Amino acid sequence: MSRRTLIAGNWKMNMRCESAVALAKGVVAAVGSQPSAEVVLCPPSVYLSKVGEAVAGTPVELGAQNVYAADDGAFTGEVNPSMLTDVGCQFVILGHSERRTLMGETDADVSKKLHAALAGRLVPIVCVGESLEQREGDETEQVIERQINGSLAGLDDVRAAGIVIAYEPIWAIGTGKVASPEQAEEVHAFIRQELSKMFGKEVADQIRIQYGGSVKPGNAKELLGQPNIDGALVGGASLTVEDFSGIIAAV
Ligand SMILES: O=C(CO)COP(=O)(O)O
Repeated sequence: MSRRTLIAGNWKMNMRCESAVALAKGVVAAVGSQPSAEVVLCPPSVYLSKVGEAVAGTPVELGAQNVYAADDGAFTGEVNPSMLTDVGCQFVILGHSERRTLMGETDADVSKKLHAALAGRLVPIVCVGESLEQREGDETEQVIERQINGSLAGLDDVRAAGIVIAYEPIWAIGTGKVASPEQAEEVHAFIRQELSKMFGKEVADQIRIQYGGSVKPGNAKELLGQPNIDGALVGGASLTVEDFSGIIAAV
């Protein structure tokens, strides 16, 4: 089963209009017309339109960092799937640990967003991952199992094949402490086993599982070389053309 490597840049709450467009153009130029991987940029929502214009007609794709699960209406401050596709998004990150911890997003919220995203023809990137305390308490598999089951509740096999999972151990996010390739692969294999239980092996084998947490040009090759690591969700190192294209070049 060959799964195309997916490298996504999660810019989080960084950049301004001019620097966002410059970064997007720089990535477009660096990856060229036949990138070694599928490449997605996820800028803050206010810059989606501008970055979308910068990548239009190129192999670089656009993703959002969050979405609200409702049709148009009285939801002050929110953005729905139809608005995201309207500005050119193909992907949306869901349930990032920063949203789970800082904004109190639950697995049930993520599941609602997942169904709304799929109905709106967006590819969801569903984030899961344990805290340091949970890892040290030997609860990693339990936590991941709960997040996978809760976040993907009600998903059918056909739609499941098209989603993306991102394994992001919280202790490795923005800390410079990357999971070793073996540590990451162990959890990725466990996630695929869980997906297999839910959707069958054939579907589970099609689902891409990205790793996220201090991915840099220097550690990307080893991580991406693991059998169940199908890409990277990159934070800090996606903010410069040099680092981000260095990670893509490692594919
Ligand atoms: O949270 C992340 C991507 O979503 C990872 O962030 P860093 O690459 O900065 O550790």
